Amino acid sequence: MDASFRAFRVHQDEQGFRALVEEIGQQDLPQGEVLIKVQYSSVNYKDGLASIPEGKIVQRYPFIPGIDLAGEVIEPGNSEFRPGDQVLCTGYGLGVSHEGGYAEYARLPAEWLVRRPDGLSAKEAMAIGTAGFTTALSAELLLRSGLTPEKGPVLVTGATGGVGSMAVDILSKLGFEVTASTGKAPQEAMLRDLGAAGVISRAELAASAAKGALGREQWAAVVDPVGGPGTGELLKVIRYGGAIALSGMTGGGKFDATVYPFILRGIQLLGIDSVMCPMPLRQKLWDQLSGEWKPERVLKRAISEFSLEELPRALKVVLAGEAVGRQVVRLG
Ligand SMILES: CCC(=O)SCCNC(=O)CCNC(=O)[C@H](O)C(C)(C)COP(=O)(O)OP(=O)(O)OC[C@H]1O[C@@H](n2cnc3c(N)ncnc32)[C@H](O)[C@@H]1OP(=O)(O)O
Ligand SMILES: NC(=O)c1ccc[n+]([C@@H]2O[C@H](COP(=O)([O-])OP(=O)(O)OC[C@H]3O[C@@H](n4cnc5c(N)ncnc54)[C@H](O)[C@@H]3O)[C@@H](O)[C@H]2O)c1
Repeated sequence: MDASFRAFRVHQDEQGFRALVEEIGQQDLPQGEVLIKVQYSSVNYKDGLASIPEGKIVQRYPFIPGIDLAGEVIEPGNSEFRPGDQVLCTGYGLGVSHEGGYAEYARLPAEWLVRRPDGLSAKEAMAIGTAGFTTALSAELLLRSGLTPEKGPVLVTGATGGVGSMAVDILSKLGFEVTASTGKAPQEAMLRDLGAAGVISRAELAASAAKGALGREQWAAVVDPVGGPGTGELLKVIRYGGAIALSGMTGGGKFDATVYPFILRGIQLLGIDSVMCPMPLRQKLWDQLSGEWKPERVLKRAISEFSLEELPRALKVVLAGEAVGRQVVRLG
């Protein structure tokens, strides 16, 4: 291992808050069994929050954000891994309470590591990252809830974002008729390329909100990484027995709801948490993402690559809600 290496770190001290690329050493990495040479990381909305003082993500400073990483095992400690094994990690404490993926090396608990499937390169794994994994978890829980293509159309909110773009790709690939909701009109053609059968503007969706406690039954299911007041409106227009997979908060943290869609239409509100998803399901979903569910169209058309030095620009874009597709960070 190199004596010193590059990392993007955030500081909060008497000089105030700052985020910068700097040279650090092994002593700056936390305890953990497995030393990894990081090849790629990615940019998620949560990483954007970690890069600003009011984000409420980082629990101590100085700190290396980055909730995703893919790399090679250098020192496996007493774990079952071997030097040279290709691994990835998303969630757990990574980039929140444990130094994350925005550095050339990371040291992690062995039980957080997923073996990177052969069908995914390190770059593809990070292009999928927490966002794509969250989409896969949303799809898995919707399928378990009884959703089939025959039940009707599926709405994806925040469709140009990381979770949303993967949802358009994967669900259309699985045979669903997908309608993509977006605030970015110029991206309509891109969304159709990813597999959307229809595109509805964010404004049109908001304007069509039901006046009372229930509206016309429209969607068999919704993949909702936006959250906020719109989620409360969508509950009113889910078809009988349908479900909404709620994963995000870009549109806000609060919504109003009544009991009626639940007790009169038997709908389900599925909470999606990628962070603490149990390892057996995690490995199964990653294996699916490398095969049958691989989001080939997003991987071909909607990936931007950044160096560590360019990372602050990518974090600003994701925080401004302007990101399209997925942003990967190249290390090493
Ligand atoms: C990749 C996954 C994602 O992108 S998920 C998006 C993650 N976003 C956030 O965590 C948003 C940042 N956090 C916040 O704005 C606030 O902490 C929220 C969640 C609104 C809670 O605020 P507030 O009610 O003021 O309470 P608090 O911050 O003191 O926390 C209360 C208890 O909740 C816990 N908590 C906090 N954040 C998380 C989280 N992300 N996951 C799980 N638990 C969380 C806190 O630890 C605290 O619990 P405790 O009292 O320490 O036991
Ligand atoms: N629950 C989980 O485990 C989990 C995992 C990953 C992401 N998330 C959450 O999902 C959300 C999306 O994450 P991402 O990485 O895909 O982010 P992203 O920035 O790539 O995508 C967000 C999308 O939402 C859109 N958007 C922004 N503000 C909006 C608003 N007010 N109304 C409607 N749409 C709006 C953006 O245009 C963008 O298309 C975030 O809130 C993130 O915290 C949760």
